[in-house]
Amino acid sequence: MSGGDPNDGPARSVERLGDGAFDPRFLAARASGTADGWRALAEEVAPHAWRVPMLTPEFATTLLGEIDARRQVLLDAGEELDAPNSMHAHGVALDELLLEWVLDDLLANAVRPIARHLFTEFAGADLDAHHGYLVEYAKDADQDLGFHVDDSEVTLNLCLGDAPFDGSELTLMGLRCELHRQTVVFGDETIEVEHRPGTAILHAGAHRHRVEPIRRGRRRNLILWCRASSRRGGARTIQCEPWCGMYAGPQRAAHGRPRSS
Ligand SMILES: O=C(O)CCC(=O)C(=O)O
Ligand SMILES: [Fe+2]
Repeated sequence: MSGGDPNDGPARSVERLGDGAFDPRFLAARASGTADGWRALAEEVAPHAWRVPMLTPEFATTLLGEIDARRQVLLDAGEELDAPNSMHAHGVALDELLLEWVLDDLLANAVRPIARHLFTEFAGADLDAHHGYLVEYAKDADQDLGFHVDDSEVTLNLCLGDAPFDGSELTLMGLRCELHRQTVVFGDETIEVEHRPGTAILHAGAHRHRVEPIRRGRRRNLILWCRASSRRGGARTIQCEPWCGMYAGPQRAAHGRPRSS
């Protein structure tokens, strides 16, 4: 790194994600270690998409402060920070801020304990890699986000809050396998989910989604694309999966539909 080192900044408020960072209901579900424990806490907003209280709002604010302070160290040193990916003009990748360990911690202690029970079709127990970044929606930041799928098996979309906001809902638009990404969105597949500070939406990366325009305030979320190396690399046959909304095979999922109807 040519200029500043974010580890040298004034902010050292986040040392590790101890139990105090998590919502007590989340800790209780995690202690249960069962699918039923998670299902009692999480709300199934769409097939393979769950909303779950995760962090205390206080810790969410602390984490935002840490991110801001580290980013400021780099900006003060004259460094230019790239947008976290091609979809976002604003926001920042957390590895640039040397906060990779926060993402490791979230994957191991927050995402995998749920995903091993609620995302079995998406290698939930095997999630072992990630790409994580902060997104920012406001009048002077990103306004919305277009229709896409994530390069992940499971995505953690964790609202850290900021100024009270209206709009900027996450709209889920149906699960699709790689063969059927661009197919029709059925009427009952469009599901708008509100973000709440401290609360996470966990969804299969194959869920098509977009973000509605922000109408007021500022929303900042931590996005963690969680991947399983067991599902990547090597020769793969791309085929339709039972969870795909276009699946027409014998074990069609409850939400799947025959291709011709
Ligand atoms: O901001 C959101 O709620 C979604 C962001 C998103 O879909 C992404 O970064 O892949
Ligand atoms: Fe996304």
